[in-house]
Amino acid sequence: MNAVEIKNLDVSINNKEILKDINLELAEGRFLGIVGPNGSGKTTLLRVIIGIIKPKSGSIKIFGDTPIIAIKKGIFGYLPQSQMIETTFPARAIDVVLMGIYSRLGVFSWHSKEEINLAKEMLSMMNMSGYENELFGNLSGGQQQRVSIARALINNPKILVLDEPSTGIDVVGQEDFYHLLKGLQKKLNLTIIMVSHDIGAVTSYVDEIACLNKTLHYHGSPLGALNDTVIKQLYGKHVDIMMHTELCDKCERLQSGQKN
Ligand SMILES: Nc1ncnc2c1ncn2[C@@H]1O[C@H](COP(=O)(O)OP(=O)(O)OP(=O)(O)O)[C@@H](O)[C@H]1O
Repeated sequence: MNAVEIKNLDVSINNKEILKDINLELAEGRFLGIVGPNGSGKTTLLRVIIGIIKPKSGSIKIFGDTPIIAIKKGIFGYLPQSQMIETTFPARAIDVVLMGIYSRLGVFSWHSKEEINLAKEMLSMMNMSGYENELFGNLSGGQQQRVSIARALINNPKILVLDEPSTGIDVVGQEDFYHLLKGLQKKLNLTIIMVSHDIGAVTSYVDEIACLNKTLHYHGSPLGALNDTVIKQLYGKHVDIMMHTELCDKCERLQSGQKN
């Protein structure tokens, strides 16, 4: 069964057409990158997928269910574009991860030893062991991002939805971050949907890419997204894309099940 199935989707906000005739299928366990210029509807598409925005017409199925039912089943882990945690708030990294449980239950409660251990496990999976008691606001942007993903993963979602997760992370940090995501995808059989501006970098890490500018101009193998026609349709002119010419070696090894 497909993780995501979108058919003839149209979305309007305040009578303005934002997305038009989107058709997209994504199998379970795949890593999809969504790219496109500013204002092209990337965040809107993510919000439709996770059931925050209702489409004007068309259908969207998440493992065969509507997004609303998928939310109730805890299918999604979501990391929005802007950090939703006030960095001056005196919360430790582990408190932020445990907030994932609060948001599921909708109530505050004391945490059991099992939940605290689970939060530690999530931090360890994000290579953040040893930072449990650090104040969130004192962590670097990249470390905060990892803690936020640990929070998104604590309810064991089947689809991880990330909106521009690498913003503010330097190039080396971004590479490590993408490898970490790739590792999670394989280890947890996680379906990942990630919006990014960086078509060049994303091309090296994702299994599929969707090029969006109100309509879907391309969906398929990442390398095919870099042809001149697609780029021109997306950005309205020729753009030189900085890219790896091949898929990242380390990712290919991961893909074929080999160890680093
Ligand atoms: N709540 C809203 N009210 C009015 N217009 C909106 C709203 N949300 C989005 N839009 C409009 O929809 C269009 C697409 O916005 P969206 O945030 O989905 O684009 P994006 O591709 O994610 O942009 P960016 O790359 O800049 O984050 C924009 O023109 C935006 O102004």
